[in-house]
Amino acid sequence: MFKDKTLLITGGTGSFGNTVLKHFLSTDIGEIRIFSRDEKKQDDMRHDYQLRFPHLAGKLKFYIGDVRNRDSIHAAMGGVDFIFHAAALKQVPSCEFFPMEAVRTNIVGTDNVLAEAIEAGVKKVVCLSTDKAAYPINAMGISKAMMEKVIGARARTVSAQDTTICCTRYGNVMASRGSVIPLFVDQIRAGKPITVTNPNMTRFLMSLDEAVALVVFAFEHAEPGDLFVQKSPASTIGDLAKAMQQLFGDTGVRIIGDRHGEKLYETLLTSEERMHATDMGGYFKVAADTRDLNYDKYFVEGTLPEGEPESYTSHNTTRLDVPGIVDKLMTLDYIKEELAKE
Ligand SMILES: O=c1ccn([C@@H]2O[C@H](COP(=O)(O)OP(=O)(O)O[C@H]3O[C@H](CO)[C@@H](O)[C@H](O)[C@H]3O)[C@@H](O)[C@H]2O)c(=O)[nH]1
Repeated sequence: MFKDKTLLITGGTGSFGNTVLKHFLSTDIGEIRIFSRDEKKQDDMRHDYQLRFPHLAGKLKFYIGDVRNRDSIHAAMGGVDFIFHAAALKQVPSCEFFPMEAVRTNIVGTDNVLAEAIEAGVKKVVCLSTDKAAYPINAMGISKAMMEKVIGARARTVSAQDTTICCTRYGNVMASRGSVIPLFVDQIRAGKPITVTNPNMTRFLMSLDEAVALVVFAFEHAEPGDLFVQKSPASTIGDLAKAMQQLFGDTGVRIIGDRHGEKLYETLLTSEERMHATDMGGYFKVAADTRDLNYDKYFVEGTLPEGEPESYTSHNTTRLDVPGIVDKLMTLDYIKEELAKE
């Protein structure tokens, strides 16, 4: 499917972008474009790939730009077949303090990417969202929920023959940059107690490889406006902390309490979405609502839902215990590399 094609990854220097490269660079794909703001990260990545994969590095192209700026997206768009749109402000606390920055990058930025993609005739765009967009309570989640609405609205305006636009929703991606697992490793290495917000809090646990598998699944199955979710296990943060200490050493625990804007548990599918979701084995798909704005038709022909299914949350999904979390952690390259340093 990707033979000789050009794939653009926005926010491509992050953990997701690097994992996509691991999966795609050695395939028959034509070109992978990394679009991001930080020239230092791009430069590091360029050198890293030239060193490790000199025969493949020519397939990799770097574009400096910002999704807030349409001109910079336009400059990277020529000849692009597919886009994985991962650029985002994703830290809950920083978005809480600077909500307008989340609006500019996550909402306006996504609309810019989609407008440019449609104009350039890009065939498929897969956008990355988060569980925090379902029943959102924090600025990051609210901006991502609005981003999902922008995706739905844009998908509606363009025919599938021209550009198919869809969305994926993630749980926590284990050991991604800035997340709690690398923080725990650093704290243990420094001989300090690990800081646990609330041991009863639960989070979905996805590996980076699973995150890429979700995007590829969406890519393969998408109809315009679809939302895809991967079924994932979850754990409490208390058990995650215990599993990390089993692997890296026990330096004690300090309970610090919830941070700004945090939820006790996350929701990957709301009850309302689950009502319309298709179970696709390892994934759920929520198809776009294709009704138009003719509400007369809606009221005359509408059907009332029967009952209300439970939301799909990190409290009611499969719960991993400490040995289960250790097993899952041990599948991660990051953990293997860090343990090798011990
Ligand atoms: O010192 C700390 C920091 C965090 N946590 C807890 O660890 C869990 C995970 O925290 P973190 O890795 O910071 O992730 P989240 O705040 O849940 O958000 C992440 O996961 C989202 C998906 O749910 C992504 O969209 C975000 O980009 C990403 O930051 C949460 O329950 C935190 O309360 C601690 O116990 N101690």
